[in-house]
Amino acid sequence: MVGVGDVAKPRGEAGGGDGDGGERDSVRVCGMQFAYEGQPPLFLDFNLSVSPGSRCLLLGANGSGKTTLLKILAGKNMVGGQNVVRVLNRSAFHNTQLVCSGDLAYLGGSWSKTVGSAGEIPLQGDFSAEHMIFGVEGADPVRREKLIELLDIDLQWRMHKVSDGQRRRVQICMGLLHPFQVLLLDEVTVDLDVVTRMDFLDFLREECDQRGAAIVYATHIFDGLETWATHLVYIQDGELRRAERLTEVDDLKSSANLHSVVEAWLRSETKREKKKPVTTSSQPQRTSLSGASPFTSSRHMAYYR
Ligand SMILES: Nc1ncnc2c1ncn2[C@@H]1O[C@H](COP(=O)(O)OP(=O)(O)OP(=O)(O)O)[C@@H](O)[C@H]1O
Repeated sequence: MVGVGDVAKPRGEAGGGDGDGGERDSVRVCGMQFAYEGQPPLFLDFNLSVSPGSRCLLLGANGSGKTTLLKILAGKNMVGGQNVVRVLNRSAFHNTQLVCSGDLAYLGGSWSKTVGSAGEIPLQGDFSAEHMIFGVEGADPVRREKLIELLDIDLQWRMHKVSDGQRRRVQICMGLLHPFQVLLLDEVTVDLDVVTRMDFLDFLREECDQRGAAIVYATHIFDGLETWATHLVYIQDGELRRAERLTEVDDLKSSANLHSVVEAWLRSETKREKKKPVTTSSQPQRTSLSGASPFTSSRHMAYYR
């Protein structure tokens, strides 16, 4: 484990931060705690910093907290006070200008919008790709053309009649129209064909190298990422296990690729889980009715049979 566990207050440096000058970090999380309602904390004293120019892979098993972390960084949840989750030295939640200006961009798993009590609903409707893309105000026409060409978008596509991958390309194009300073990507390349994915990753690399933008990218697909990413952050059950430069990951030096390294990490997690004793008693325990599964047979359930 690097960057965590050996100091009183663990801190993940995923961007070559110098330990001071946190105001220069693109992303800075200090002592973050977060729990979903009615559940034990997913994050407890979580720390992370990402510096400008970094392309940081966010890795971990299903349910380890990647999406939750990205949504918190995107300012979708209020977590702690103004100083706990900082993006570009501003509070991710409180500073709405971050998103409105396009400095902070988030591209999530599904293209949806939040509608009052209905929660997240998928975007529907008969709109053309042109209507969607040109509807984004203030975009630089040169950048827009570049993205349309890069993502091979046909402006005549009707959004309710295109494939998942085509819809995703329009979503990505719209999300990147403004030159972001911090981009949060939650597995948005799954639907892209190989050529589009590689061109998209090249475009992102340029954005970091030329403008000093920072990217945090959660994914389970590692093809081509060994040479693309600069840093790696690995979380397990909401706990930061690794935050290091890719070139400093020892396991990568002796392994064929990132895929097999991450596979080994995930398998060792599973093994540890299996070793946990299930019960301290030698006798099988009876489940109390109050903690029973709703599918456990009971007299009340008889009414539904
Ligand atoms: N809206 C929610 N309400 C309650 N619990 C949630 C909610 N969303 C996620 N969780 C729980 O929080 C934990 C972390 O979920 P999260 O979606 O952040 O994981 P993840 O690492 O992104 O997983 P995956 O790789 O499958 O996308 C999981 O145990 C999940 O069940």
